[in-house]
Amino acid sequence: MIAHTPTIFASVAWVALIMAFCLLVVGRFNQRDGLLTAGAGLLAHALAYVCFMYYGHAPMWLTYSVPNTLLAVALAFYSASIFRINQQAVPWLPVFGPPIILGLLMILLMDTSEPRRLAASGVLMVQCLLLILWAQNNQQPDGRAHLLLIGGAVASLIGILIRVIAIVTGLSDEMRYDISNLRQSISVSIGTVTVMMLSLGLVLLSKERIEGVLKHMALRDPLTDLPNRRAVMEQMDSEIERARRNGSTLAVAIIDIDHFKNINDVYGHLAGDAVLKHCATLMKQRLRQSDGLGRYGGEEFLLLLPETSREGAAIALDDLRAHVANTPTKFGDLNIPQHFSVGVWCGIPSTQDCGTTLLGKADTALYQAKHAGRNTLKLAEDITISALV
Ligand SMILES: Nc1nc2c(ncn2[C@@H]2O[C@H](COP(=O)(O)OP(=O)(O)OP(=O)(O)O)[C@@H](O)[C@H]2O)c(=O)[nH]1
Repeated sequence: MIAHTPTIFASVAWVALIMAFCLLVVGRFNQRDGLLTAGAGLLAHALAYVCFMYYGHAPMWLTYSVPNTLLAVALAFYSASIFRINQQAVPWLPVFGPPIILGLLMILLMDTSEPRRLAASGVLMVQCLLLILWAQNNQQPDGRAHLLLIGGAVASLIGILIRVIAIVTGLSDEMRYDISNLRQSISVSIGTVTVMMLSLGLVLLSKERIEGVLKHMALRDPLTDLPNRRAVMEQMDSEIERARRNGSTLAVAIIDIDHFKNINDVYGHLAGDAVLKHCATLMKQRLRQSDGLGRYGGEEFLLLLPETSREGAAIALDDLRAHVANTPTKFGDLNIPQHFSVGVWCGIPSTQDCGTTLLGKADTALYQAKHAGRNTLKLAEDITISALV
């Protein structure tokens, strides 16, 4: 279907203007959600299409040079939004360099025909390719919003490519902005697809980013950056299920820093926090990728060792205990010694076993370890295997 080209320009301008209005109302200065930047991009997009509408009825600089530069500005703002949403510094030169180059080329090539058109198309295509690259590199884990951004940029590329093909095949007059034909209708209508996909993509990318941050906050302990109690308990449930299904052994250990109250009382709470962080770091360094360590609460950590025998668990945990006991926490000029007791349950979970029952058994072993003098390890229904260092 062939549509009246200036009318398509007007409808794309309307869509972009409405979307710009929505994002500019919602986006806020100094809030790095990228919505204000996306709104600015849409506004530039809308203005570009308003200028295109008057092609043939107003000076060439106003209906060709300015709107193409505005399109480049719009793409630059969309790209900047991707970085702002991801809380990253915007690489200003590659983002805003192209619109400056395009503006200069439009001044230099004002009196030409094909070179001017090819120059504008070339710069816009490079920007679309950069946008695709940045969207791909800045996708959220498990997110899909970047696909909309890539889709929008690819649509834009197709629209520009149609124009380029027409120019290089000697049909550039068919692509004048005041002429209506099928090729023109398709090329210009693609503007709507671009505006919708890019703006929705940016809004949804921002949503995915915020969801990711909230999820991280809900499942992480802010002090040690370990999984928190909820996260490590969820991991324990799935490890129990996996071990039961595979008939493999699982070790569940509760680690409790000894006399931690004393550390707080003698050195202060900030020193206590430093000890907790230090212990978490030391343990993370020593564990395997497949092991699960989380902060269970206060000065207690929960450790999961999948596919580990009783002997293996005892050796690994005693190694961990000795490592922590032999590596005091540096706090200012102080070297604060710390050690922990650990209670472990290890075996193939039965159908009666669940997180609560296994934790109960590990906790009983921990109680025995504390009673045995601390800085030691107890296996549930077993004897102390390590003495004080
Ligand atoms: N600095 C700091 N202290 C904490 C934190 N969470 C819990 N605590 C403190 O940890 C201390 C735990 O003390 P207790 O439960 O008596 O245990 P303990 O002194 O380690 O004694 P044992 O476990 O028997 O060896 C309490 O004083 C809590 O206030 C934290 O995030 N930071």
